[in-house]
Amino acid sequence: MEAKCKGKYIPPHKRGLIASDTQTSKFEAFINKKDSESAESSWGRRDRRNGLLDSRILTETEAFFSPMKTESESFEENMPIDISEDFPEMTSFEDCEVHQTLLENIKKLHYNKPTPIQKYSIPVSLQRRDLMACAQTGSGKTAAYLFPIIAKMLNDGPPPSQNTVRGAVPVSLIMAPTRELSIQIYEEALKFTYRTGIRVVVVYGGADPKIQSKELDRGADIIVATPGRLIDFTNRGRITLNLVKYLILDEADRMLDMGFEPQIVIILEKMNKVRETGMFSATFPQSIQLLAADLMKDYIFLSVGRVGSTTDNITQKLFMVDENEKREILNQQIKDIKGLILIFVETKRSADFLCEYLRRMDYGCTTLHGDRTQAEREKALSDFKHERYNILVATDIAARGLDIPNVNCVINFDTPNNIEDYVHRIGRTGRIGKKGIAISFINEKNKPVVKELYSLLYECNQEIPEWFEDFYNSLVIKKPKTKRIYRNFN
Ligand SMILES: Nc1ncnc2c1ncn2[C@@H]1O[C@H](COP(=O)(O)OP(=O)(O)OP(=O)(O)O)[C@@H](O)[C@H]1O
Repeated sequence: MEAKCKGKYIPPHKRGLIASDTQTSKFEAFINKKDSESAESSWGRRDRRNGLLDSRILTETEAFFSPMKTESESFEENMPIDISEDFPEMTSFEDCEVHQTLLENIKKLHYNKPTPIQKYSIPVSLQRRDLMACAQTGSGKTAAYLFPIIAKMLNDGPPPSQNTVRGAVPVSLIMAPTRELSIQIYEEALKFTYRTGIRVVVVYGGADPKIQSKELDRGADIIVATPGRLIDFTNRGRITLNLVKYLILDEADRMLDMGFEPQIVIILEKMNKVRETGMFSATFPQSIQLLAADLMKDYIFLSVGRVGSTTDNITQKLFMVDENEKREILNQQIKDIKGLILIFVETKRSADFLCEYLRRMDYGCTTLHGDRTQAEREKALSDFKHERYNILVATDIAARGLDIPNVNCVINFDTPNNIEDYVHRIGRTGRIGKKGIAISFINEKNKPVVKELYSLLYECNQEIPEWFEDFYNSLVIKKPKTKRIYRNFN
């Protein structure tokens, strides 16, 4: 078979050494044997499905495909890449010779070429290696894991029928920290699996478990889930995890931090040890990388850009604002901003108060936070996405992963004291090559984040206001030790 890989990436630490061809040939070895089958793969021809693709899902999915062309031409191409082993770079989706239906879906998505993270991570995953991948917000990490998982499932065909097992027996499991992100990943997965016969189901808290249970009964090959609801369903025997071959932790550093880690451990115990694991995030603190490494075998580490950094497409502005001046300054700042504005606050109560205030000032505004019902949360997000309101005031539940086109500005009304949260929050704008603005209100309360924020601004070539430079210096320049004066008390 003729090699389809156009180039071979050599990581910086291995440049100058003679490169071996083994990885390239391994990549070539991933050849789809069933590429003559078009719309319905063997996944669509299983028991109970009678070879018919689910017309309800097809219609639902068609509505998700956007008629708009994405701005794939404007990706930052020359990002520094760090990869722990040589792997061939993929220059186009067609390089992979995957199932024709998957390539057709990529076309329907208007993905003309892979983004940098996709170029490097897809070949690694197609070679069935575990992967810890870090790339900036809005750089296409979702497709970076969905594409190879679905390619491999189409290549392998469905597992033997599990008539003896009650409930759903998925082959792939994708976990995410918030309900809204799980829904978004589910909708993406529907597009990637369109007309393949692979069934995707999403389970998350706050929604009626009976409806989700009914969906599971119809079969679930890929499950997208938040951890709590997934554990409920596995405890009730509605989902069996021992056939999971492909596991993804999206926002992996969040999934493995103290809040979620105990639940992830419970879930992993229910799974077969022989599986491929992928972990993806824009931030990956080193302590969490160590924890993540324990859950993978012989994994590849890949980073596009510096781990935890942000894109230069976001203009980051800081304002020194006392607590009692915040509303006034906010009002001044948002007056002239066109497009959608996402405002982050610390607490659910302050989200409601601020939204009320903005409504009084005649802005179209809604809120997204944990005290709202799931139906209200989903409506708020949909109203914002469809520009029925152009301001969304949210807590950190909207900080990670949400891909909302046209968010022109993110405002940290209450700036977080954790640099990872800052990176994810501002990453709701400036996605996939678009420009965005991030405004952060800073005061004495933000001392804990000043040093890391300063480094981030510096590295992303952002303007650093003089007062922030002084703030930073006051924290890093050690005060001279006061000279001890020994008095003679005699
Ligand atoms: N190859 C591509 N060509 C064009 N658009 C793409 C491509 N890959 C992904 N996209 C689009 O880019 C946008 C951002 O992708 P995605 O949400 O996966 O980013 P992400 O890296 O996961 O971000 P975050 O870190 O915030 O979760 C989406 O709208 C997606 O459809």
